[in-house]
Amino acid sequence: MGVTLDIENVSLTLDGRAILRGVTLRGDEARIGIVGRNGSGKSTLARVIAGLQSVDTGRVRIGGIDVARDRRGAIRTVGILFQNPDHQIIFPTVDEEIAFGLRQLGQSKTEAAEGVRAILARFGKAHWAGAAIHPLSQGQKQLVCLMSILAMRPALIVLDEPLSGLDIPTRMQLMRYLDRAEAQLIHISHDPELLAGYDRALWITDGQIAEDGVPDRVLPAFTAEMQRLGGMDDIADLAG
Ligand SMILES: Nc1ncnc2c1ncn2[C@@H]1O[C@H](COP(=O)(O)OP(=O)(O)OP(=O)(O)O)[C@@H](O)[C@H]1O
Repeated sequence: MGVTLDIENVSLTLDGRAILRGVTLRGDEARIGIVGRNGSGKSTLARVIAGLQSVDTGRVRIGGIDVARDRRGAIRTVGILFQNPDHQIIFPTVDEEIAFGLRQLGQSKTEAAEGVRAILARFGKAHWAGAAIHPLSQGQKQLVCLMSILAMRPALIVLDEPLSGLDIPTRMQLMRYLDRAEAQLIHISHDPELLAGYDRALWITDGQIAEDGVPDRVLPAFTAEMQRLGGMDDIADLAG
């Protein structure tokens, strides 16, 4: 039984622009995929679910927690993985980076060090203990971010296109780690194929959930519409 998403009629305006418009989302499916055009509001919704962005109106409860207000509760419940690991990483070494989240959960230095050791061992990266992050490749840095989140054992992980800049084998490997994760996943991707086996798919348009249902229905409809738009000469409607 997963955490229940309870997002009700959420709206958000930034710089005078409506970014989210009456978004309602309830459910506890293990795997939810999100698609939508550039600028449609997917990352903003991801940040709202992780409690990193407060909203103007509406209510957001994840596993019963008001994630924008209860930061300690939020980091226990929701992990988020961004597209660019450089936006996530704040420490110079792998073990400091992974330990940080565990310390934020209230673990002692010793407990956090044990957690770091355990997650590195699980991923066959024991030799990364003490290693500098700077020289790692994008895919390796993304793996550090993923390990940092998995070590915290959140019930829900929000993936904001974390695989888009990675080569195919790295992407497949990270996808396998994620597929095996016990955590519930909400996965934003521009690649509908990655979301095909999911339990539920959402299509976001202009800050609203335009389609919500089984991936077999939502994803082909999305792909057909993207191909129709891509076939047009006019790029005047390019997001933004
Ligand atoms: N802090 C902000 N201030 C003003 N506008 C913002 C802010 N953050 C996002 N926006 C705007 O909100 C809209 C939605 O952005 P968001 O990043 O959520 O879209 P997205 O669907 O994730 O796009 P992409 O697929 O390109 O990542 C965009 O028009 C963006 O310019």
